[in-house]
Amino acid sequence: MLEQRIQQHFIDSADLKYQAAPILSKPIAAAVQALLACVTSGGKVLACGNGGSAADAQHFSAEFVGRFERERPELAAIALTTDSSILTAIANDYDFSVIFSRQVRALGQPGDVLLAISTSGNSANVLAAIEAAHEREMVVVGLTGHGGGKMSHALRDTDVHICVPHDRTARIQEVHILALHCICDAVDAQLLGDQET
Ligand SMILES: O=C(CO)[C@@H](O)[C@H](O)[C@H](O)[C@H](O)COP(=O)(O)O
Ligand SMILES: [Zn+2]
Repeated sequence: MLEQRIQQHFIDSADLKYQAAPILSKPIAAAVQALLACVTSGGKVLACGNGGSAADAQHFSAEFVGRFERERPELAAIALTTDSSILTAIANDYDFSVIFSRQVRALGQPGDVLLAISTSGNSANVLAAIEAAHEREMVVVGLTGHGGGKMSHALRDTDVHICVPHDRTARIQEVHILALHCICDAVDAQLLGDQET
């Protein structure tokens, strides 16, 4: 019974990935182009999200600054989820809804990219970070699910929206991390050539 339940998770996750591949390949490719334009012109990525999406922001930043699967020069990325002094000071003195936006205003430059991750598309602090990124003339790559929520309306035509076609947070997160690995792989392939896997 328990094993059947576990196997159903694998089946549901695989089903969603098959279904999402033709839908998400285009926005994922657009995200790769936005990120390449950013890092090849001296820009940086600022990444944010809550809970599991905070972990995704950190996971992605680690693969940009460190490496993914191949040796390549360092790429600039900062997860806005990691400095407990900054996060507690801003949440304590202002509000939790501005923990990312103040960091974006402090660090963001025109041409940088904000990686904004929210499965619901409704997290106030992520939405505020998008507004701040637009003020700083940054491009936003948004990862959502649940139809995109409020983030659908916050993004501009020049931004990229990777919206997983599902309503279950865990499933959406499983596709988000796949999408982020696709981006890392494609960035490496564009920078180094695609002869290796
Ligand atoms: O990882 C999970 C659920 O799988 C949770 O930690 C989840 O990320 C948190 O509830 C977040 O606060 C949800 O925020 P969001 O994805 O709607 O922006
Ligand atoms: Zn989780």
